[in-house]
Amino acid sequence: MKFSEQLRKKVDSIWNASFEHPFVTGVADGSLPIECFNYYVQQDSFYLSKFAQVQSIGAAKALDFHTTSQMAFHAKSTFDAEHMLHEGFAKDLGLEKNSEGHMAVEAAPTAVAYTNHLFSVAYKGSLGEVIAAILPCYWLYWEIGEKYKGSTPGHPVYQKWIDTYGDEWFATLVKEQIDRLDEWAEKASDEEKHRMEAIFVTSSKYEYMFWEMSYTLEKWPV
Ligand SMILES: Cc1ncc(C[n+]2csc(CCO)c2C)c(N)n1
Repeated sequence: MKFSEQLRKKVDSIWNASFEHPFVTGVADGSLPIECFNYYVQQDSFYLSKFAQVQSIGAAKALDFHTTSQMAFHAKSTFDAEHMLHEGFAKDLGLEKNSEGHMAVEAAPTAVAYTNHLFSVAYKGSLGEVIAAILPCYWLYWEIGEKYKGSTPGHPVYQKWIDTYGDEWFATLVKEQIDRLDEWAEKASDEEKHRMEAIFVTSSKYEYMFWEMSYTLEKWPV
Protein backbone atom coordinates (compact mmCIF):
# COMPACT_ATOMS: atom_id res chain seq x y z
CA MET A 1 0.00 0.00 0.00
CA LYS A 2 1.32 3.47 -0.85
CA PHE A 3 2.26 5.72 2.08
CA SER A 4 -0.45 8.21 1.04
CA GLU A 5 -3.04 5.41 1.16
CA GLN A 6 -1.90 4.46 4.67
CA LEU A 7 -2.28 8.07 5.79
CA ARG A 8 -5.69 8.39 4.12
CA LYS A 9 -6.89 5.30 6.03
CA LYS A 10 -5.57 6.65 9.30
CA VAL A 11 -7.62 9.89 9.04
CA ASP A 12 -10.81 8.33 7.70
CA SER A 13 -12.98 9.06 10.76
CA ILE A 14 -11.59 12.61 11.04
CA TRP A 15 -12.32 13.34 7.37
CA ASN A 16 -15.79 11.77 7.63
CA ALA A 17 -16.52 14.22 10.44
CA SER A 18 -15.54 17.05 8.06
CA PHE A 19 -17.76 15.69 5.26
CA GLU A 20 -20.72 15.67 7.64
CA HIS A 21 -19.96 18.94 9.41
CA PRO A 22 -22.98 21.31 9.21
CA PHE A 23 -20.74 24.00 7.67
CA VAL A 24 -19.91 21.72 4.73
CA THR A 25 -23.36 20.16 4.32
CA GLY A 26 -24.81 23.67 4.75
CA VAL A 27 -22.78 25.03 1.83
CA ALA A 28 -23.85 22.06 -0.31
CA ASP A 29 -27.57 22.34 0.46
CA GLY A 30 -27.65 26.13 0.86
CA SER A 31 -28.78 26.04 4.51
CA LEU A 32 -25.58 27.59 5.96
CA PRO A 33 -26.27 31.04 7.49
CA ILE A 34 -24.43 33.58 5.34
CA GLU A 35 -22.67 35.16 8.35
CA CYS A 36 -20.84 31.83 8.88
CA PHE A 37 -19.62 31.88 5.29
CA ASN A 38 -18.59 35.56 5.53
CA TYR A 39 -16.61 34.74 8.64
CA TYR A 40 -14.98 31.74 6.91
CA VAL A 41 -13.91 33.87 3.93
CA GLN A 42 -12.35 36.45 6.25
CA GLN A 43 -10.49 33.87 8.33
CA ASP A 44 -9.44 31.97 5.22
CA SER A 45 -7.88 35.11 3.80
CA PHE A 46 -5.51 35.12 6.80
CA TYR A 47 -4.97 31.35 6.49
CA LEU A 48 -4.13 31.48 2.77
CA SER A 49 -1.50 34.20 3.17
CA LYS A 50 0.28 32.01 5.75
CA PHE A 51 -0.25 28.87 3.68
CA ALA A 52 1.57 30.43 0.71
CA GLN A 53 4.49 31.31 3.02
CA VAL A 54 4.65 27.71 4.25
CA GLN A 55 4.63 26.43 0.64
CA SER A 56 7.47 28.85 -0.08
CA ILE A 57 9.51 27.53 2.84
CA GLY A 58 8.84 24.09 1.32
CA ALA A 59 10.27 25.43 -1.96
CA ALA A 60 13.44 26.47 -0.14
CA LYS A 61 13.73 23.06 1.53
CA ALA A 62 13.43 21.06 -1.69
CA LEU A 63 16.46 18.99 -2.67
CA ASP A 64 16.30 19.72 -6.39
CA PHE A 65 15.65 22.71 -8.64
CA HIS A 66 12.53 21.25 -10.28
CA THR A 67 10.81 20.69 -6.91
CA THR A 68 11.77 24.19 -5.73
CA SER A 69 10.16 25.58 -8.84
CA GLN A 70 7.01 23.45 -8.44
CA MET A 71 6.55 24.35 -4.76
CA ALA A 72 6.95 28.03 -5.65
CA PHE A 73 4.40 27.52 -8.43
CA HIS A 74 2.02 26.03 -5.85
CA ALA A 75 2.51 29.07 -3.59
CA LYS A 76 1.61 31.27 -6.54
CA SER A 77 -1.44 29.09 -7.26
CA THR A 78 -2.61 29.72 -3.70
CA PHE A 79 -2.59 33.41 -4.51
CA ASP A 80 -3.97 33.16 -8.05
CA ALA A 81 -6.67 30.58 -7.46
CA GLU A 82 -7.62 30.45 -3.80
CA HIS A 83 -7.02 34.09 -2.93
CA MET A 84 -8.68 35.38 -6.08
CA LEU A 85 -11.68 33.11 -5.47
CA HIS A 86 -11.98 34.64 -2.03
CA GLU A 87 -11.52 38.16 -3.40
CA GLY A 88 -14.52 37.48 -5.63
CA PHE A 89 -16.53 36.21 -2.66
CA ALA A 90 -15.54 39.24 -0.57
CA LYS A 91 -16.75 41.53 -3.34
CA ASP A 92 -20.00 39.59 -3.85
CA LEU A 93 -20.62 39.49 -0.12
CA GLY A 94 -19.60 43.13 0.49
CA LEU A 95 -16.92 42.28 3.09
CA GLU A 96 -14.78 45.10 4.43
CA LYS A 97 -11.05 45.55 3.76
CA ASN A 98 -8.44 47.54 5.69
CA SER A 99 -6.05 50.05 4.10
CA GLU A 100 -3.65 47.25 2.98
CA GLY A 101 -6.45 45.39 1.26
CA HIS A 102 -6.68 42.65 3.89
CA MET A 103 -9.95 41.56 5.42
CA ALA A 104 -10.66 43.74 8.42
CA VAL A 105 -10.84 41.03 11.09
CA GLU A 106 -8.70 39.60 13.85
CA ALA A 107 -7.48 36.05 13.20
CA ALA A 108 -9.45 33.64 15.45
CA PRO A 109 -7.81 31.17 17.88
CA THR A 110 -8.17 28.12 15.62
CA ALA A 111 -6.86 29.97 12.54
CA VAL A 112 -3.84 31.11 14.55
CA ALA A 113 -3.24 27.64 16.02
CA TYR A 114 -3.54 25.92 12.63
CA THR A 115 -1.14 28.29 10.86
CA ASN A 116 1.30 28.08 13.82
CA HIS A 117 1.28 24.30 13.41
CA LEU A 118 2.10 24.69 9.69
CA PHE A 119 4.90 27.17 10.42
CA SER A 120 6.37 24.99 13.15
CA VAL A 121 6.60 22.05 10.71
CA ALA A 122 7.92 24.29 7.93
CA TYR A 123 10.76 25.73 10.02
CA LYS A 124 11.70 22.51 11.83
CA GLY A 125 10.90 19.73 9.37
CA SER A 126 11.99 18.32 6.03
CA LEU A 127 10.17 18.93 2.74
CA GLY A 128 8.43 15.56 3.33
CA GLU A 129 7.07 16.84 6.62
CA VAL A 130 5.96 20.11 4.99
CA ILE A 131 4.05 18.13 2.35
CA ALA A 132 2.46 15.99 5.09
CA ALA A 133 1.31 19.20 6.83
CA ILE A 134 -0.20 20.88 3.75
CA LEU A 135 -1.59 17.83 1.95
CA PRO A 136 -4.83 17.50 3.96
CA CYS A 137 -5.71 21.05 2.82
CA TYR A 138 -5.57 19.97 -0.80
CA TRP A 139 -6.82 16.43 -0.54
CA LEU A 140 -9.72 16.98 1.87
CA TYR A 141 -11.08 19.85 -0.26
CA TRP A 142 -10.75 17.68 -3.34
CA GLU A 143 -12.79 14.88 -1.72
CA ILE A 144 -15.38 17.42 -0.58
CA GLY A 145 -15.53 18.71 -4.17
CA GLU A 146 -15.99 15.16 -5.49
CA LYS A 147 -18.59 14.28 -2.87
CA TYR A 148 -20.74 17.36 -3.33
CA LYS A 149 -20.24 17.78 -7.09
CA GLY A 150 -23.65 18.33 -8.69
CA SER A 151 -25.22 19.83 -5.54
CA THR A 152 -27.32 22.92 -6.17
CA PRO A 153 -27.23 25.09 -3.04
CA GLY A 154 -29.29 27.80 -4.76
CA HIS A 155 -26.80 30.48 -3.74
CA PRO A 156 -24.25 31.71 -6.34
CA VAL A 157 -21.34 32.01 -3.87
CA TYR A 158 -21.90 28.54 -2.35
CA GLN A 159 -22.26 27.13 -5.87
CA LYS A 160 -18.91 28.63 -6.92
CA TRP A 161 -17.20 27.19 -3.84
CA ILE A 162 -18.51 23.69 -4.56
CA ASP A 163 -17.70 23.93 -8.28
CA THR A 164 -14.12 25.10 -7.66
CA TYR A 165 -13.08 22.06 -5.68
CA GLY A 166 -14.80 19.62 -8.00
CA ASP A 167 -12.84 20.97 -10.95
CA GLU A 168 -10.13 19.16 -12.95
CA TRP A 169 -7.43 21.87 -12.56
CA PHE A 170 -7.61 21.36 -8.85
CA ALA A 171 -7.36 17.55 -9.12
CA THR A 172 -4.02 17.98 -10.97
CA LEU A 173 -2.54 20.04 -8.12
CA VAL A 174 -3.70 17.54 -5.50
CA LYS A 175 -2.35 14.50 -7.36
CA GLU A 176 1.03 16.16 -7.80
CA GLN A 177 1.36 16.68 -4.02
CA ILE A 178 0.20 13.12 -3.25
CA ASP A 179 2.89 11.77 -5.62
CA ARG A 180 5.49 14.05 -4.01
CA LEU A 181 4.58 12.65 -0.57
CA ASP A 182 4.89 9.05 -1.81
CA GLU A 183 8.23 9.72 -3.51
CA TRP A 184 9.60 11.27 -0.33
CA ALA A 185 8.30 8.40 1.82
CA GLU A 186 10.13 5.81 -0.31
CA LYS A 187 13.46 7.25 0.86
CA ALA A 188 12.43 8.35 4.37
CA SER A 189 13.36 6.57 7.61
CA ASP A 190 10.64 4.97 9.74
CA GLU A 191 11.12 7.75 12.28
CA GLU A 192 10.51 10.44 9.69
CA LYS A 193 7.46 8.58 8.36
CA HIS A 194 6.03 8.46 11.89
CA ARG A 195 6.52 12.20 12.17
CA MET A 196 4.88 12.72 8.77
CA GLU A 197 1.90 10.62 9.84
CA ALA A 198 1.44 12.56 13.10
CA ILE A 199 1.69 15.87 11.22
CA PHE A 200 -0.88 14.72 8.63
CA VAL A 201 -3.29 13.70 11.43
CA THR A 202 -2.86 17.05 13.22
CA SER A 203 -3.55 19.06 10.04
CA SER A 204 -6.64 16.89 9.42
CA LYS A 205 -7.94 17.71 12.90
CA TYR A 206 -7.33 21.42 12.32
CA GLU A 207 -9.25 21.22 9.02
CA TYR A 208 -12.24 19.92 10.99
CA MET A 209 -11.75 22.64 13.60
CA PHE A 210 -11.71 25.31 10.87
CA TRP A 211 -15.32 24.35 9.92
CA GLU A 212 -16.32 24.34 13.57
CA MET A 213 -14.62 27.71 14.13
CA SER A 214 -16.56 29.19 11.20
CA TYR A 215 -19.87 27.59 12.14
CA THR A 216 -19.68 28.89 15.72
CA LEU A 217 -18.08 32.26 14.73
CA GLU A 218 -15.29 31.53 17.21
CA LYS A 219 -13.92 34.52 19.13
CA TRP A 220 -11.10 35.07 21.59
CA PRO A 221 -12.63 34.87 25.10
CA VAL A 222 -11.02 38.15 26.15
C1 LIG B 1 -8.66 26.09 5.95
C2 LIG B 1 -8.47 25.77 4.51
N1 LIG B 1 -7.97 24.56 4.20
C3 LIG B 1 -7.78 24.24 2.90
C4 LIG B 1 -8.10 25.14 1.90
C5 LIG B 1 -7.91 24.77 0.46
N2 LIG B 1 -6.64 25.19 -0.03
C6 LIG B 1 -5.97 26.22 0.45
S1 LIG B 1 -4.50 26.47 -0.38
C7 LIG B 1 -4.75 25.17 -1.37
C8 LIG B 1 -3.77 24.76 -2.41
C9 LIG B 1 -3.70 25.68 -3.58
O1 LIG B 1 -4.92 25.82 -4.23
C10 LIG B 1 -5.96 24.60 -1.05
C11 LIG B 1 -6.49 23.46 -1.74
C12 LIG B 1 -8.63 26.39 2.27
N3 LIG B 1 -8.96 27.33 1.35
N4 LIG B 1 -8.80 26.69 3.58
